[in-house]
Amino acid sequence: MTRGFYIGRFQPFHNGHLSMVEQIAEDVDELVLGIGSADDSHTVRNPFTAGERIMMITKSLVDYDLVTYAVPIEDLERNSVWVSHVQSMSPDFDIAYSNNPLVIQLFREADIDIRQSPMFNREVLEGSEVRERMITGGDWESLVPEPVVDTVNEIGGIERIQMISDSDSNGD
Ligand SMILES: Nc1ncnc2c1ncn2[C@@H]1O[C@H](COP(=O)(O)OP(=O)(O)OP(=O)(O)O)[C@@H](O)[C@H]1O
Ligand SMILES: NC(=O)c1ccc[n+]([C@@H]2O[C@H](COP(=O)(O)O)[C@@H](O)[C@H]2O)c1
Repeated sequence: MTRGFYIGRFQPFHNGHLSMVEQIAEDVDELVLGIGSADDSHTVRNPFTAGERIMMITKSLVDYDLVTYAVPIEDLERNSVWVSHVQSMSPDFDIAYSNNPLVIQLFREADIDIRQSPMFNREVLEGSEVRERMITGGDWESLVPEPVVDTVNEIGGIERIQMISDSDSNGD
């Protein structure tokens, strides 16, 4: 039995993340999704709470033949102990997955098997692009799994991100 660990902020969980999970699923029987920056929410870069991101991910993966666990991981001031912090919060895992250079470096230094994936349609499948479309009224729905649309609508996510963006630009 092989268990993987995939860390991301998932603000929101989009189709690029889903493609990465589909690719990881070829290697592992179980997958832990680490909800990074779990303590951050209600900002333009991190609009959604850890709980809201768990809803998006759990509902998006419900039909997949893969055991998944979503685990919130708060940020730390010290990068040097971050991998130990991750291990203290997560079920044990054999392989970590990320395309983030700092994350890759920290796992490598801890002698953990860390793997990257190709970037899927990165011109549009990027969290910042999805959030920008949410703010400007563009088509963000086509970039995310259907359950993410449902979750964002359920929590009033578009009103929230537009309000945060407005108050940022007014210097509030
Ligand atoms: N389109 C994609 N294809 C493959 N991997 C992706 C894609 N988008 C993000 N990832 C990877 O998923 C992990 C989590 O990404 P993250 O939650 O930061 O999303 P992001 O799209 O890079 O968002 P943001 O623009 O908010 O930084 C990172 O390792 C990132 O490189
Ligand atoms: N010192 C730390 O707290 C530390 C170090 C490396 C990565 N992280 C987190 O890991 C996550 C990585 O995800 P992304 O690839 O989506 O950026 C982010 O939430 C990031 O803040 C935290």
